[in-house]
Amino acid sequence: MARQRLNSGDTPSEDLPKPKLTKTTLRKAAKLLAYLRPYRTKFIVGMVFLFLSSLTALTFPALLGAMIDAAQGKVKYDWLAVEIHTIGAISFLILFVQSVVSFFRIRLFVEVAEKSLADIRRDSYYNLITFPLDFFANRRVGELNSRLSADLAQIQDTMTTTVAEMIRQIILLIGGVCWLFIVSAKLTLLNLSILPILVVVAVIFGRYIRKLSRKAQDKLAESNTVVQETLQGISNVKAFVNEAYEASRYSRTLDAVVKIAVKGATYRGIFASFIIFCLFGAVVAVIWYGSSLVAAGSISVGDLTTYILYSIFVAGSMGSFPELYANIQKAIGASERVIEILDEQQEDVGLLEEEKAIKNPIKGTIAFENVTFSYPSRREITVLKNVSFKAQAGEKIAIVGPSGTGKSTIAALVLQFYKPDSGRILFDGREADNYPLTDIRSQVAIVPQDVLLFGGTIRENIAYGRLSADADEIITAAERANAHDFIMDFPEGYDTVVGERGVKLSGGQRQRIAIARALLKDPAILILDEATSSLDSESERQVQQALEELMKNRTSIIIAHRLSTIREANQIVVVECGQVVASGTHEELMEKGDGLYHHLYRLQLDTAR
Ligand SMILES: Nc1ncnc2c1ncn2[C@@H]1O[C@H](COP(=O)(O)OP(=O)(O)OP(=O)(O)O)[C@@H](O)[C@H]1O
Repeated sequence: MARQRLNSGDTPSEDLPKPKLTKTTLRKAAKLLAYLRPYRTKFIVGMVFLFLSSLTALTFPALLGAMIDAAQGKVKYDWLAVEIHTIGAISFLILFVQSVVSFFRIRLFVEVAEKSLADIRRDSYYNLITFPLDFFANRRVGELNSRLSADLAQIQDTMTTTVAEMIRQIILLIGGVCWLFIVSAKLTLLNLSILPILVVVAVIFGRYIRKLSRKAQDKLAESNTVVQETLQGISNVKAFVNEAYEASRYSRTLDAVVKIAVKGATYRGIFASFIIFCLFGAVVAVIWYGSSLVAAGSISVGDLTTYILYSIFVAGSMGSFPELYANIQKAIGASERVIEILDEQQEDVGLLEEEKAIKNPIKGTIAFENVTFSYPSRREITVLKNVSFKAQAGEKIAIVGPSGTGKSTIAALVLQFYKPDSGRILFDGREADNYPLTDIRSQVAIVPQDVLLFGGTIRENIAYGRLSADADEIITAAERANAHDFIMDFPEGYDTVVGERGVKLSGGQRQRIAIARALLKDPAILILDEATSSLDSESERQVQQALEELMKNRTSIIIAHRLSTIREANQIVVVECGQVVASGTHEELMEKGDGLYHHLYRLQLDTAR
């Protein structure tokens, strides 16, 4: 029985896997129940209401039967008046109580489920953003996001509706069967005797039909592949004049689809007519046998009515179980996957603003000592081999080398996105591990190659560098970053919305926003990952000026692509295939004559000409 969903979630995807319910899967899913704890009082009250509403529902067949008996002057229950109107009024009163109770049941359950779900969502999100970068390297972000939302929607659906519905149906089933026995044991036994046959047939047929429809789907997918292949390689098909061959190949797969589908339809038809026969057969048999019992005076007309109504309850709840059970199975599979995310190892970063306060100020000396590193997702490739260099506080150090040699990896290691496999990274002579992660990241800023602006205002984007910055500080930072003038050229100034739904900024403008952001952060160590795409000369000049301003009074690590910008660097480290092959000032490196730096420098001069 498909019930209306009562929650805010997206439609859970139909094809979520349904794992077998075992002790382990159940135990894992039960972990999520801990999220109900803060709302347990409401949950328990909701449960009580659920019981009340189910129990009150169970009284109706009995009352209606009593009313019909009363019409014939018969007393059904000693405690109930014979008066029809009294019974009718009582029925309405109970109906009213049931409506009120149902309202509270739904209201409370949805509230509890939505609130605990929001907690699970929040925790999953908090966990996700505090996972080490490596976690994301192995997963596609879109997939992670959609999986999480489908899984959570399924859990939400189950928590708000399915569980309550299951409990309600179980009460109706047990209560209904008990009443059936009380009303007429003979009739009940007659009814129940066909149940095993029904269940066995349903299980066997159900399995077989499901298998057939899966097969039909596979075949259909096969035929789609034919279409796709042919269309992709249409020029080949034509060149070899193989249209007829492809047409018959497609036609053959289609025939197979039709054959299986028709076979499935035959079994489904047989199954449906069998069930219809059994259902109506049961109704006919009950009324037939019941009427003869009435004629013989063993039961009253009221009893027969009561009996029929309870049978409807019982049949209804039995019919609803398969879908409810499948939903619970899916939810348990979904909770397993959510638990995986909740249990995954996080980085040691606080989620409270106060935790960002710097406890160990860094002056800016940074050193790599024999750092060797491979990405956790690609252990077989050693990206950095024995890399060593040192920059004193306030110095400018440039890292140069061909593409793919590990320059950005050095930046990632400075930011502690990954840990070296061997060797040490030192800040002010102290090993990085001795600092809290937040302390290092709060004092290192990066101006990346591709500046990502968030969909918000320019003001918010600059303030991302230091959330507590006030309006004046933001403007000062923008002025120093040569960004103020172009920002003021927009009609809405700092409140201009950027990103997908706002104005699109040019590469140079985005970089200047990133520089303003870094200026606000005021880090001890700055990493500049120079953009590879060149800007026009005016834009270039503006960005360069802004960068000079940004580099003042701090250690700067410049990952340089244009060697002309780093001639003034205190030290240039030349990296090739993950190894430091030379280092020194521009003049020192040029003096060597035949080194990689010399070669790269000449190459750039030649292209510039
Ligand atoms: N997240 C990652 N997981 C696995 N391998 C990676 C990852 N990021 C980079 N690599 C690999 O590490 C090597 C060094 O990459 P890196 O980005 O550090 O080079 P680069 O010198 O900065 O290159 P470019 O100048 O083109 O930006 C490359 O072979 C790259 O394929």
